[in-house]
Amino acid sequence: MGGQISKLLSSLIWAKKEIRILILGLDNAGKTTLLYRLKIGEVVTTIPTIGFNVESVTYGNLNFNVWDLGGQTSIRPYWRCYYANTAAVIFVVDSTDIERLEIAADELASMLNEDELREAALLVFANKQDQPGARGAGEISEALKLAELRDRNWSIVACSAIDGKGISEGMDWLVQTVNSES
Ligand SMILES: Nc1nc2c(ncn2[C@@H]2O[C@H](COP(=O)(O)OP(=O)(O)OP(=O)(O)O)[C@@H](O)[C@H]2O)c(=O)[nH]1
Ligand SMILES: [Mg+2]
Repeated sequence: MGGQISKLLSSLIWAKKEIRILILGLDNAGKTTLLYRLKIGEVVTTIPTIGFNVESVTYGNLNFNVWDLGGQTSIRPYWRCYYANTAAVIFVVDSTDIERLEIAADELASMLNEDELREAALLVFANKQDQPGARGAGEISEALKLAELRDRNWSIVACSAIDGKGISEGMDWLVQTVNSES
């Protein structure tokens, strides 16, 4: 009886456990579009994010607190204020923005250097695959030097936050990874 009650209590606590996810990436990558596709399953009209949006999102058996931070150059220094207790980072890349891939790579590298994100899993979304000229996941992975990452649980998935392709593949990986780490 006692055992059953404690089982019930722990499953209630488990159900309520919020897991912190950050969506990061350069401005115009599609972070806010992704957040609201996850939240309401629809494409919303966005304006550049000054500050952040935060939503609770249930995916699989997990309740995520998903933080979408503004990606403009002047706002990026504030990303670090949100790193504590982050289970995973979703790094969104505009796969058509070839000129800025190097900047995206530098921002990703300096973010992953931060001690507070040492344990965080990394999901890269190679976004905007619906656009002609979008580079594939292989090329984006190479530009971001993902193969060189050490001691990091990471994955890259090609997607479109507009038509939804690839999103569930990436999120399924995230849920599985966060479940296995907790
Ligand atoms: N074609 C296409 N456009 C996209 C996709 N995802 C986002 N966009 C568009 O890209 C533009 C920027 O999207 P946002 O979601 O506002 O970008 P963001 O990363 O939040 O930008 P900041 O808030 O400035 O950091 C908008 O016009 C979106 O409609 C996609 O998968 N395909
Ligand atoms: Mg935004």
